[in-house]
Amino acid sequence: MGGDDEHEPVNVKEYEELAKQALPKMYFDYFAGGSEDQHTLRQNVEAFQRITLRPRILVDVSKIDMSTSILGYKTSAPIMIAPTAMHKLAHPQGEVLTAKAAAACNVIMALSFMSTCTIEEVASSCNAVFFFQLYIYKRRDISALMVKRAESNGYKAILLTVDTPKLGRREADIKNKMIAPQLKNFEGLVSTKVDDDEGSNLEAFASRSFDPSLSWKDIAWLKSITKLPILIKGILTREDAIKAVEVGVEGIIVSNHGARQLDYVPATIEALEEVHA
Ligand SMILES: Cc1cc2nc3c(=O)[nH]c(=O)nc-3n(C[C@H](O)[C@H](O)[C@H](O)COP(=O)(O)O)c2cc1C
Ligand SMILES: CCCCC(=O)C(=O)O
Repeated sequence: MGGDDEHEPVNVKEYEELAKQALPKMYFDYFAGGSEDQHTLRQNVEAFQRITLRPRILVDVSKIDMSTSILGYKTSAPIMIAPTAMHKLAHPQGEVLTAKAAAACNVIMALSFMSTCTIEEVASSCNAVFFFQLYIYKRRDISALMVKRAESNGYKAILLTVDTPKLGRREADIKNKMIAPQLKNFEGLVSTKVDDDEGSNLEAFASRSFDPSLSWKDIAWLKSITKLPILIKGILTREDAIKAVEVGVEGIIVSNHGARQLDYVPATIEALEEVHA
């Protein structure tokens, strides 16, 4: 922004505009985009616009306390930083900087399995409470090793993401030939770099590595390798919420993955109404 327009951003939309100016198109599109027709991406916003507030008046609001706890860990507000991949594509300090922001605001941060800073770097960067998001690779030993590393570095829970048997078809990434950088967590274990001239390299990496056979029976396997509480991330129906209770996990995260996976699923806030009913 220049000239008379120069001001600090005051809302998320304005930050997004600045990010668009600052980032290479390939990375901005990766962060901002949804899958296929981006129908659900629009719905995620529009569904909130249908919900209005019913304010009650003449209530003493001189002291406001929004704090609560998640799995027994205190948070200043019922807000958690969702796991998002590859923060160094947006800022050189990557997830370590996000972690410091979480600590400053006293909220919990979930670190993505696909982070650009390592599990250890993030854990030692500050005193925030961390959860660890898990993807299951065909090479189960690698996923199991990441769980161990999270556990021994003081992460408090595992978020198992279940909506990504394959990566959503993200048309911007296909056009931009989105590159998957080498991720430090996996150095010496698996190459996250794909040298392919066709389409999204990230999608090619995911289809080579992610295990599409993951199913309910594997929850028992995950439980057998960790003592940490498990949250299943990516539930969109009442039926699956009930199943999650039946297999005995500590919690669920109702989510459509920011509309980046299956398109034409309900907005997350609508799915929440179904699951909670
Ligand atoms: C750029 C980006 C990267 C993401 N990477 C991951 C990831 O690595 N693992 C994951 O489980 N979810 C990932 N997500 C999904 C988010 O965790 C979250 O589900 C999404 O932003 C929508 O928020 P909601 O689930 O609260 O509706 C990513 C989302 C975005 C926008
Ligand atoms: C293969 C990277 C997956 C990261 C992710 O979950 C996302 O971009 O939504």
